[in-house]
Amino acid sequence: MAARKFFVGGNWKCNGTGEDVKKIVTVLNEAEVPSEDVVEVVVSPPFVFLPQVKGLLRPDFSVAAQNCWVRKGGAFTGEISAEMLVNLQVPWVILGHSERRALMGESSDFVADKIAYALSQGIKVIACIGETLEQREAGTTMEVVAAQTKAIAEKISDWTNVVLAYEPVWAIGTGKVATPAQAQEVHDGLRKWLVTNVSPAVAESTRIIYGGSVNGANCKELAAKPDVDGFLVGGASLKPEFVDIIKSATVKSSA
Ligand SMILES: O=C(CO)COP(=O)(O)O
Repeated sequence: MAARKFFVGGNWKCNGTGEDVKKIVTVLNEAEVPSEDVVEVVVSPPFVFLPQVKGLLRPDFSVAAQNCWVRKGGAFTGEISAEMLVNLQVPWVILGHSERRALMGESSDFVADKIAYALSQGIKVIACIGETLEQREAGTTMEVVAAQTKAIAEKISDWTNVVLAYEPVWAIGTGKVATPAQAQEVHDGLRKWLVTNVSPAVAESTRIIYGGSVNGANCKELAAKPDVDGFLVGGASLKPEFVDIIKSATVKSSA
């Protein structure tokens, strides 16, 4: 079975100006990174900068939106539809980010509906899941991420265009990164869940990436874990160290 290609996503969240965007893209465009055969790089600027970034960015990197509407566009003020992303040739979308789950009240069912709709339109999805600190301390981490994954599995039949991003809420933007062992434990649990509840082939081929305070200093140790197939990076994706995170893919290719 084909090895899972390392995946590095940069989630810029609600940050930046047109000037910042130019600076970040310049750094990325000038960086020497492993080839497309070794690592897939996707950056996710705010919607308003998507055309600009897409136009400026090197051709071996691609772009993702940070959200999209749950079904066909129409009278939904303030929303962006999957059809619009298709129209602008935006190949990826991040869905189910914990900030949207927590702040916008997006339930696992709603997230799963969005994922199913985006996939139906031909958009690839970075699907985010993860437990809160309370849930981890209560020992329910696997139950929580399994339930979030189950909601998705009930609504999709083809996982080819899905990357699963495990992002423990307590690690996001806190500087408190999961240890490589903690990440590996959950990724391994998720892969086993996929074996049992979806199929061994999907479990083997689906990339499970880690997000939460990943930076240039901690990425290599995390990348060395067998079930960590890449990263979804927040704060550090706005800085030059994002290039070091992309380069951590070589930990896998030289393994
Ligand atoms: O939420 C994240 C990526 O989607 C992670 O954010 P930080 O890397 O800033 O912790």
